Amino acid sequence: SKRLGVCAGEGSAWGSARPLMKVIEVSGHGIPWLLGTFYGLCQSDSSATREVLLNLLFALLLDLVLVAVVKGLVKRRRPTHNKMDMFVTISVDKYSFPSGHATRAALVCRFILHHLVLAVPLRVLVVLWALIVSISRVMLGRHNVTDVLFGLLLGYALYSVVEYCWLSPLSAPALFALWSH
Ligand SMILES: CC(C)=CCC/C(C)=C/CC/C(C)=C/COP(=O)(O)O
Repeated sequence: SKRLGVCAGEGSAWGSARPLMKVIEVSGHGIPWLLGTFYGLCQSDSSATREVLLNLLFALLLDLVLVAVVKGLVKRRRPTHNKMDMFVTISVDKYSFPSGHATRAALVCRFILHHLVLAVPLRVLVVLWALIVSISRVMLGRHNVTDVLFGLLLGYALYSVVEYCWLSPLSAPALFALWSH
């Protein structure tokens, strides 16, 4: 993992690519996804869109909690070559197992592919984005390879849980009443 951390610092082998890697990092961060989903929810005027966005919000929150619990239990420190200059973190983010970005990337990727009708090139782009976000975690020196692989597995599995617990106006009428206008 240390050898793959080619963007871990400005002086690293691919240090000039570090700013780009950090943009990719923000694209997989929890805050833009949570705020974007919440904004979409407030703006949506169709009940079908609201149902999908409410479930995405639920999935993102579940993911944050699950990753925080696992990080807190495993307590694996981030690689020593990581510079702790990440965009907004919470206390457990000093730990690295599993990668929250990889978990979210896999979860969101499955969610989008399942619930959005997209042309094939866009579907490919979504998968590529999830892979690039995951690979960039190791390149930035934020994670070991195993943190990212487990994160991807966890996010993939978490999507199945979200599908199983799918919130609908029938199963959670009070929640949907909050958002109907
Ligand atoms: C509602 C609430 C508590 C939002 C917090 C959003 C937040 C600060 C998420 C942390 C995202 C983050 C930095 C994850 C760490 O990702 P790794 O891939 O480095 O594990």
